Formats: sequence, C-alpha cells, structure tokens
Amino acid sequence: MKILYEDTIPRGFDYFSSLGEAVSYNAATLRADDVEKCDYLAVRSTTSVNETILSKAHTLRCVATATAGSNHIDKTYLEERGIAWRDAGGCNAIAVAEYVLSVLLVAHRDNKLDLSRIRVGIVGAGHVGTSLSRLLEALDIAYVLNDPPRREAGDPRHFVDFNDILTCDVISLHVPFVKEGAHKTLNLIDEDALQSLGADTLLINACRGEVVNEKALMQRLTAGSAPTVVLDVFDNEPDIDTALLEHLWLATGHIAGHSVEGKLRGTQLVYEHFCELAQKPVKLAMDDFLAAPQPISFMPRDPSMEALNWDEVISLLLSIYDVTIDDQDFRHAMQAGNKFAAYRKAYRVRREFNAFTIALSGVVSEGILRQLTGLGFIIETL
Ligand SMILES: NC(=O)C1=CN([C@@H]2O[C@H](COP(=O)(O)OP(=O)(O)OC[C@H]3O[C@@H](n4cnc5c(N)ncnc54)[C@H](O)[C@@H]3O)[C@@H](O)[C@H]2O)C=CC1
Ligand SMILES: O=C(O)C(=O)[C@H](O)COP(=O)(O)O
Repeated sequence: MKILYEDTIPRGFDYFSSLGEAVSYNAATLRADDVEKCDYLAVRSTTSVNETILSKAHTLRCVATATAGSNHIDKTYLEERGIAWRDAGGCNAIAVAEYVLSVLLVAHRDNKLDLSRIRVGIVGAGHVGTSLSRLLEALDIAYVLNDPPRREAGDPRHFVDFNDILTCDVISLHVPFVKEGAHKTLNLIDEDALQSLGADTLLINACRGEVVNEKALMQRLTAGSAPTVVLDVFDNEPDIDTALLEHLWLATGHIAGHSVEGKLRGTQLVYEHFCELAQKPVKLAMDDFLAAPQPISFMPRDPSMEALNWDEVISLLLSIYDVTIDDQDFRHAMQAGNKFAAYRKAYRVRREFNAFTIALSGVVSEGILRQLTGLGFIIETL
C-alpha cells in the first residue's frame, strides 16, 4: 500500500510509514505522474485535488485532507471516479477559537472595545464556532449564533438571522467556502453588508478569503467610518493582494488553525481514516508525539472573587498566544518579499491552552475554576 502525503503534514512519515510505503511531495511541484501508483493521498489545503492531478491515479482509493476545510478537493469528480474522500473536521477548532479570543483580548487592552459590554456574532456554529462560543462563555462574553443549515436541521441552540449578526459589535466568520446553493458563502459579506458596518464594528475573517468580497472590503476600508478588520485569510491565496494589508488592523497569513495540536490532530484523523479504509488497527496516538502539558505560573490576584479581572485574563492568555506577534511577523515577511506559502511553512511553534497546567494553592472560587477549565487549562490543586 502506497501513501503519498504533503510534506507540510506534521509527523506524516511517522504515521503513514506505519501503514505502508510513505512518500512525501511538495505541493508546488506535484504532478499527475506522482499520484499514478498511489493508494492513499494525504493533503493539506495547499494541494488542489482535481481532475488534472488525478488523471493518472488509477489505484487511488482515498484522498484525505488534514484540514477542516475541504474546498480544495473536487468532491464531485472524486465521487464520479468512486474515490473516497475524508476531511479532518474539528482538528483545529480550538486553535482558531483561541486566535479569535486573542484578537478580542488585544482589542480590549487597546481600548477598541469593552469585553464586558460587547456582543459577538458568530457566523457558522460548527466545530470552530462552537469552540469559540465555549471560550466566550468561560469569560462571560455575550454572543449570538447564526447558522441557517443547522437551524433548519433542528439544532436546538438559539440562532439569529444574518441581519442581527450585522448589528453585533464583533462579527466572526466560521463558515466553509461554498460557491453556490441555498447556503452559499461566496461573498457572504458583500458590499451591502460592509456598508451597514460602522466604525464601532470589528470584523474577523478566519475561515476563507472568498467569504468576504475583497474588492468591496477595500472600498469600504478606504471610505469614512470604516469598520476595524482582522483577516487571517485572503482571496486568491497564496498570491494575495498585499495592498489590503495597510488597511487592516491585524493581518495574519492563514495561520489561525496552526497550533501544534491543531495540525497534529489533522494528521491523526487522516491516519485513522486510512486505518479504517485499509482495515488496520489504530496504533498511533497524538500523545506518542506531543510533549506532556507544561506548567504555567498563574495565581489569581484575589482567589475568592467569582471571576478573574480582565487584566489578569489578558496577561495570562496573551503570554500563551498573542496574535499581534503573528501580525508583525506576517507583515515583515510580506514587506521582505517572502512568499505567502514560505511564510506559512515556517510558522512558529504555538501551543493551545490545553497544553498547560495551572497549579492552584489554597482555596480558589468555583467561578475562577470554571473560567480556567472552560478556557482549556489543566488544573492541579496543591
Ligand atoms: N484560518 C484557518 O486556519 C482555518 C480556517 N477554517 C475554515 O473555517 C471553516 C469552518 O470550520 P469548522 O467549524 O471546522 O467547519 P464545520 O463544518 O464544523 O462548521 C461550519 C458551519 O458553518 C455552517 N454554515 C454553512 N453555510 C453557512 C451559511 N451560509 N451561513 C451560516 N452558517 C453556515 C455549517 O452549517 C456548519 O455548522 C472551514 O470550512 C474552513 O474553511 C477552519 C480551520 C482553520
Ligand atoms: O483546516 C483548515 O481548513 C485550514 O484552513 C487550515 O488551517 C489550513 O492549513 P494549511 O493546510 O493551509 O496548512
């Protein structure tokens, strides 16, 4: 059994060589000949899987992506050919949620908003949207959800209409890129939607660039009373329009989901899909490759209070993940003429909150314990 895997898949060789012959490829140079004799193809979002690349793939049984999004895979073509496809839904939901929370914390610190007063509109209540809602609940930040497909499917959560989302202080987008149909997301944030946003709105897009109409966004950002905008994703990646960057409050290069855990979880899920299809036992787990959770020093200033104050939340969480570091690194890389793809390949090591333990001595209120565990920390009571 031959497994061809993209070289950006962490631990790809360790995982896939346990199942058969494992060969890596570079997405920029992949050709149809490379896929000719392979049985399983493991990709990330940087490989377009389509008729051209699969034209000679006559032994291929399955294409699996180690990512949540799967819009880079031509599923119709795969289904016509009888080739299975799988995604790694949920692998990096925590990472993206922590990215958005980091944006919110920096905005509060910089007096752009007050987290005690705002309402966050989450568009797309799937893995990422739900993870984000949990973090917001842990910190008692108000939010509403919009997700017509889930509402129609009977999801019992409370959903609001898209027009209500446009009135929120913060709008955070977490939908798949869907080009057509009743729930298409292409240009979901169009010229009209952008016109309705005022200078007090913070718009965050960490799903797919095509969900926001970038031309209309550029016009809106260069007109009066423009909203504050944070983009992790862009139209036409990796050849993005860098002219947009100077108008964005924060800009990062499609790394919201790139925590160590988020990427490795993607590999684990792809490996498990291949095990299932090849009827082989699952022998490897993420803990075989991840360092054990590390202690982080933190003690609430007043452990008897029902909640942490914003200063201590900000200091704790930004010490683990500060999105402004990514913003600076990305802008420097783009100014230096570095390629978008090269920047992403060299992305720094970033751990999720669940990779840290907090040792608490003495009595700490139920409220603070709820907050810290809700954020994902492992609590040790001394
Ligand atoms: N920037 C990054 O690094 C990352 C980006 N993503 C992107 O975020 C997307 C969402 O990720 P997940 O939450 O894991 O996917 P998911 O499939 O679990 O959730 C997506 C949700 O969006 C909803 N939805 C679909 N069309 C909608 C519409 N028109 N309006 C409102 N809601 C709609 C779906 O019903 C679903 O509940 C992915 O498809 C991917 O494109 C995901 C992970 C990392
Ligand atoms: O999971 C997704 O969907 C994403 O957008 C990934 O974070 C993209 O990562 P790469 O596959 O482009 O490294």
